[in-house]
Amino acid sequence: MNAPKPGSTDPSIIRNFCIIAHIDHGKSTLADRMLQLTGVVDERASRAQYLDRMDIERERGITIKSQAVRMPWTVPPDNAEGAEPGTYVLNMIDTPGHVDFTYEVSRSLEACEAAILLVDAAQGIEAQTLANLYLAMGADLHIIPVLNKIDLPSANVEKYAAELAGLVGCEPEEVLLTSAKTGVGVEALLNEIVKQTPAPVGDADAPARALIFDSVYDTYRGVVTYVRVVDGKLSHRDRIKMMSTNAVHEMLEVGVISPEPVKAGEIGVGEVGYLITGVKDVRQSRVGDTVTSQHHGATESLGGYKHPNPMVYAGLYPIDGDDYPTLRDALEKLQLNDAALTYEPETSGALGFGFRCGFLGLLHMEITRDRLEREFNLDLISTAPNVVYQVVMDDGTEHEVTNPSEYPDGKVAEVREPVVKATILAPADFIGTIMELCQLKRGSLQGMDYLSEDRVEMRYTLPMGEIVFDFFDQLKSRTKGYASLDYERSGEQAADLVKVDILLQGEPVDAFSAIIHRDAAYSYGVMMAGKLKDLIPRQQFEVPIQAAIGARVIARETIRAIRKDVLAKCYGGDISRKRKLLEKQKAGKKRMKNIGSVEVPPEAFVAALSTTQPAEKSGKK
Ligand SMILES: Nc1nc2c(ncn2[C@@H]2O[C@H](COP(=O)(O)OP(=O)(O)OP(=O)(O)O)[C@@H](O)[C@H]2O)c(=O)[nH]1
Repeated sequence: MNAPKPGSTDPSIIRNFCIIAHIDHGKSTLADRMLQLTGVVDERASRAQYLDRMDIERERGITIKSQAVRMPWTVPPDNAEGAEPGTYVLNMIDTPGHVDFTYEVSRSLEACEAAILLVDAAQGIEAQTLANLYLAMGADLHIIPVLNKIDLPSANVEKYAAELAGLVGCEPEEVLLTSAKTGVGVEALLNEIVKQTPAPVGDADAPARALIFDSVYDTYRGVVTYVRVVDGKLSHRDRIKMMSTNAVHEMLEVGVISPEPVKAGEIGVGEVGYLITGVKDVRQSRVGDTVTSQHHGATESLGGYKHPNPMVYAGLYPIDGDDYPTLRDALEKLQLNDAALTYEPETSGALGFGFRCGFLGLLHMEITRDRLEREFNLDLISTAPNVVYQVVMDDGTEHEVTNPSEYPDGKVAEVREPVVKATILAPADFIGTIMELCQLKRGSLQGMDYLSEDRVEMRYTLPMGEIVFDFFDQLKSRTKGYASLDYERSGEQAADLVKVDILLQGEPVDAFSAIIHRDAAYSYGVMMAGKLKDLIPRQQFEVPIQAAIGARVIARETIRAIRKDVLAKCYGGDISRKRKLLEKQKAGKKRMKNIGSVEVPPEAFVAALSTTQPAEKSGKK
């Protein structure tokens, strides 16, 4: 196939598209199939899921980082789809499908003109199908509805084609049918993409403007920045400027990915490619920023740039204190590739030296922890995740609390917590149990619609702090796995929140403190005190475990002392001698109780904290 060259490609033959889908509906498989059909990778060389590069992505079967591939495609003269015959350049932009990475999804959508909305023919529309569709419609993309997995015996093409058509606003016959696994319908889909996707428009003579939709750190090449050129062209001779910071960088290489990097002299209007500059970490080349040339550069950026703010915080501590320097280096390395990850040193009386880390969400947190443990061979313990609270004091001062230990002392006037707008899709049979769960989690119902006669969409606002624990797991188990969830940040609300401390021997143990709704404080206290009672070995003296809100104790357990048999050696003997020995023992214990410190084995911390954490898979939505 004679592929048009980057830099001199006529925009009228370029088609930029992405695939959006609910998790596991087959996006990566379809992308692989397209790479094969367009000859970009041959069948032998193609390993499963070419685009998911990181091992964790492949293992968990999810897409974290987006990638873009340039594929030549020739529409034959006799195609049934009615597409104009000829050779085209298709740029497929792979978007991450998870709620934690919504911002990355929305930026990669903006690099496209069309989105393939892929739905599993055996499952139908799910929460992320909707969330992604709304994002794509918000970005003004043309939507191409596709039902995938039509080879499955359980596929219900007629039902779900109607559902999808109803959602997108087309006729059921216009919904394309594919099996990414067997390849059926994929050629026709490629022709349809050519036919339906609008060609990019831009001003070739204007100063260069390109949108950064991804930025990846590569050990050998430094930061590789993926861009979509909107106006002008970017050439390897340029010095480029990041418009949000005005920072200027040397351009070392420009090219396109097909599917390995191919150098090009330049890339022009509508093209999608990569830049390699002298930039050392991805924070200098941020997703959403506009790139222009230093000389005669554009004055107006493409707009919409947002700084990624962490939403969930947790402390990460090495189980072996000697690993602290390794953990610090590892976080520094990960940050090169993850502009959203933040960390700062933190010390805990209970856990020693560690870091307070900020994440975009729970999945982001799990992935980061996983990578730290796997790639850097670390054994870590993480404290329970929490969201960011605003605490307003009586005197009007305001504190941002990302860690229960920072919760200010003194009289609190108001505590505000972040809330999310959640969309839950489930079979109608489960409405009752979902409502019950949401109520338990302090949610308020905003609306409910039937997508078909047996499937409902429920919209709730929920406190984010309630979602980060085990909401998704509970939702899944209550609905036998049928419900799907998506949510987005939506402001703050005042709530009756308190800080619950767990005290051992009257001393608070920072790792177990939590900020929690007053109604749930008691059960949290009872649960933690009970758990610690089982986990902490008995000491020579009695150890009280208390849960307290400020000075008020709300729950208590006691670890009984080990009673040494001081009378063992006192055969027979008279009663007063025995009493004397027991009195002595009692006095000794009293002294110990005052001065003795409780030895909490690290395993007890690990066990107590790990069970307050969300289960492994909770990020998979
Ligand atoms: N039978 C059948 N299975 C398919 C088809 N397409 C994908 N699958 C399977 O569905 C599962 C999920 O596919 P993926 O391509 O990983 O899904 P995805 O949407 O990319 O998932 P994320 O990357 O996590 O968003 C895999 O086990 C695929 O083999 C299909 O057309 N037919």
